[in-house]
Amino acid sequence: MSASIVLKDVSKSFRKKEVLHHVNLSVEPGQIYGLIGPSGSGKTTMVKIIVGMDRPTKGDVQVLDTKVPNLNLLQKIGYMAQADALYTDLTGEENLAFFASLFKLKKNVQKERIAYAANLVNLTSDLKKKVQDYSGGMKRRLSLAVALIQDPQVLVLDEPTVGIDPELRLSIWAEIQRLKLTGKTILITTHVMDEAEKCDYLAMVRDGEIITSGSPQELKKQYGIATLEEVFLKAGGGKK
Ligand SMILES: Nc1ncnc2c1ncn2[C@@H]1O[C@H](COP(=O)(O)OP(=O)(O)OP(=O)(O)O)[C@@H](O)[C@H]1O
Repeated sequence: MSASIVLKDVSKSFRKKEVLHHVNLSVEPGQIYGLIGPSGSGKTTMVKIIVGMDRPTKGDVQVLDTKVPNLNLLQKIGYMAQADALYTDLTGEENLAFFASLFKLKKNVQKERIAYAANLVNLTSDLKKKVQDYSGGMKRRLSLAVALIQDPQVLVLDEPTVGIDPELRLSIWAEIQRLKLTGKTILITTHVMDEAEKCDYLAMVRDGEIITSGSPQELKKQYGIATLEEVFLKAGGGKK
């Protein structure tokens, strides 16, 4: 089977400044692929290029064998951005129904998906509240539910667990792992090393480049050290 997400020699400049340099990556179906790296290293820029919100200056991007951007791909990619894109004067349920309607889901399917997504992020009992009365963590959880609403084949999650308490974080990870087993492809960015451990494959990003990649076990073995944090420091070679 061919890879779900492929970046070939992707570079990106904002004005004259290049922030991504010749990035190559390939994410297989059924894989949890983690992008890990410090703030400002280029993770969000990569993610936006993958979901078609931004264009590379150079290089090629394909998702599900289709060149990005492509309107049909929107149905197949669930994207959770870092900033919540929610309607705050609507309730949680109305937000979910709105996004479900964009995907033209049948009414009964829509209801099922809203119930599933709300339950997954533990918002069932808050669905009737307006989003303006949600806490920061509740908004993040609703954004994750929105990303899942159309049952997409590919999930792209930009720091999905920031502001989410440890218990719910674990249950969200359990669901990510379950989704993987159903063949979904999941690309996730994180700063959190214990989340990185749960990925099948990791790309460590620094200054717009992938400085090393492999499974968490491979990386630790390759660098002869016990923690991913140390791998990251060693792979970065002291670069700032
Ligand atoms: N629209 C933009 N215009 C100009 N520069 C930008 C723009 N978006 C991102 N950048 C720059 O590109 C670089 C990479 O930023 P990016 O947001 O991709 O990093 P990140 O790894 O996702 O960081 P964080 O973990 O803080 O979200 C940074 O130097 C940032 O200032």
